[in-house]
Amino acid sequence: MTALEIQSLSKSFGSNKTVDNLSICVEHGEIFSLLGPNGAGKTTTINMITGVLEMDEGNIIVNGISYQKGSSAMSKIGVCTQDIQLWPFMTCEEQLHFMGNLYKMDNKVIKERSLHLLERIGLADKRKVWAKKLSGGMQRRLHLIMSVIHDPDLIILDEPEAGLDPQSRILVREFIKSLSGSKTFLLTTHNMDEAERLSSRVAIMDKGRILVCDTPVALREKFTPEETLEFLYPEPIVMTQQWESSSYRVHMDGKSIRVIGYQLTLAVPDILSKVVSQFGHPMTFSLRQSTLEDVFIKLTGRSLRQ
Ligand SMILES: Nc1ncnc2c1ncn2[C@@H]1O[C@H](COP(=O)(O)OP(=O)(O)OP(=O)(O)O)[C@@H](O)[C@H]1O
Repeated sequence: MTALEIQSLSKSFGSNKTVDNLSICVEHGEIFSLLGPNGAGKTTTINMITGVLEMDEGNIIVNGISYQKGSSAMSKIGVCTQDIQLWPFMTCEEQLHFMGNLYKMDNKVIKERSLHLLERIGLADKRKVWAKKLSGGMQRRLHLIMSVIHDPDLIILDEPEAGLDPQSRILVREFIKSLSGSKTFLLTTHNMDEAERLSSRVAIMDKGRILVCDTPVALREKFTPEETLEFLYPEPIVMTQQWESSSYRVHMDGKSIRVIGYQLTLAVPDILSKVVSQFGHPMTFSLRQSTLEDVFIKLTGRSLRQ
């Protein structure tokens, strides 16, 4: 069943077309990611789904109900924004209770659900603690569970892993994964690792448009089936002489050099000696399968971080 369908959605700010004829279809139980660099239009898309921004054109259908210009799908979904919105002098339990009241939930249900969510996100022992006394990662986790207190079917998370410490990142990933199948997730991210590990499908977005949409594996197989040999340097590097080969491509980005081609194992000694003679010894190097970052580079000629 389709949980969310977006048809030909567009939004401009002045002459800047921020979202340009965007269409996606998210099936029930999926973890669907919008992956793109800063400014691609991901947050603007989410803001139109949640009704924070009015669309210029298009149609949004949530669980079969259509929302066009002038209306919003807000009551059907849970939204976790990038900016944390907590009340500093309320405990974790009190914040959840307050949110539950806004959704007109029964007090007993709020209590049970709060305890359950606090446990799932690793905050059970902090339930009587004020938000201002929590670490940044804990505040982000609390902010996440507040967005799902009303048990929505569709959960929209804007950059859910941004600013998280490693422990919080693991807890958030496990939380999302544990709900997939029964709930539908729409995530935004510019982190290809997050998109790759979490998503059932990814739409790669740039300049307001969807470039491609498929499973991470299918995208890699279709666009970058080659291997990547990556060298990392402590300082940014600049290529001084042209370096070409018929069997691989070279892409430089700040402190890294990526050599992309088929069956690179045999060519490693030759490539390594070229790299060392031009740039000195790298800090590390690795030979790996391609990533969604490589797919983005192949499609746009730019890195996700640029
Ligand atoms: N209210 C607004 N008024 C004018 N321009 C805006 C507004 N909101 C967003 N923009 C512009 O639209 C573009 C896309 O912004 P958006 O926040 O949707 O990108 P994003 O993909 O979510 O990137 P990020 O990861 O940085 O949040 C940016 O150039 C931004 O400056």
